[in-house]
Amino acid sequence: MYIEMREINKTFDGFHASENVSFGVEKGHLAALLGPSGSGKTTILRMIAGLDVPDSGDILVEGKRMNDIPGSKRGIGFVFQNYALFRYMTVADNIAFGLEIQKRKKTEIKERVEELLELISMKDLGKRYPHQLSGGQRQRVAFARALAPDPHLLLLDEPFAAIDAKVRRELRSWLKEMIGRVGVTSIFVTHDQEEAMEVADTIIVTNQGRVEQIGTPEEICHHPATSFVQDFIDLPRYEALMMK
Ligand SMILES: Nc1ncnc2c1ncn2[C@@H]1O[C@H](COP(=O)(O)OP(=O)(O)OP(=O)(O)O)[C@@H](O)[C@H]1O
Repeated sequence: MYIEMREINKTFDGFHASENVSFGVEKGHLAALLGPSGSGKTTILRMIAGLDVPDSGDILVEGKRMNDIPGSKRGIGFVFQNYALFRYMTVADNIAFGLEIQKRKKTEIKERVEELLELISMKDLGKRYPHQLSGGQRQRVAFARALAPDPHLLLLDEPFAAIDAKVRRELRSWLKEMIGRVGVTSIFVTHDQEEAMEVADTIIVTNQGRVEQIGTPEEICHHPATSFVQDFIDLPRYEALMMK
């Protein structure tokens, strides 16, 4: 496993937001944290990112304990729904942001930005500002910005939530392809089972702070481990999706 959560507990004023959460994600895989609102998905992501600290349990990356390592030193990239682009910066400057912080050489930054603009098929749009882009383009820039410093792990919190249905579908398959191409281990949060089924290699189903089941989309749909998963997953919807 590339990243492992072992027996993680987290409470907020006595409320269990994570209860004995354990799961692992293999290197290069794309995992989805899927569950209803309030089931603890974002809390898990925030602990991996170092934005919240677990009360107990271990966060391991390649076997090394990460709990006490500051978030900024964990080599993690983020694409958060509400983590908007910097409005007064061009697309190219947004992508360069993480590299500037790392004080990389100007020529190196320029090359990396061009490479990423190419990767997200926005080669000629580097000089535009965020308000001159579509929602889908903005999320592609957010993705490039997160990838710029070569993170070991990419975390995405409801990355498609603010985007309309048609573009969301396109962006999903685009994201899956990109992540496969770059090979970065990724975890994304969603409450939309179709999104999880379509994109993820592994799905971690959460409910009331606990992990209900971990498995491939196929396993989750055809062999639900608990009555919660059985009720939560809409099997006909999954089957229709697989027929497409
Ligand atoms: N900083 C906090 N202080 C108090 N309670 C919190 C805090 N952060 C999260 N919680 C609570 O922990 C529970 C899990 O929240 P979390 O955001 O992880 O759920 P989620 O599954 O991501 O939900 P959503 O899909 O609505 O974003 C919720 O009941 C929430 O109110």
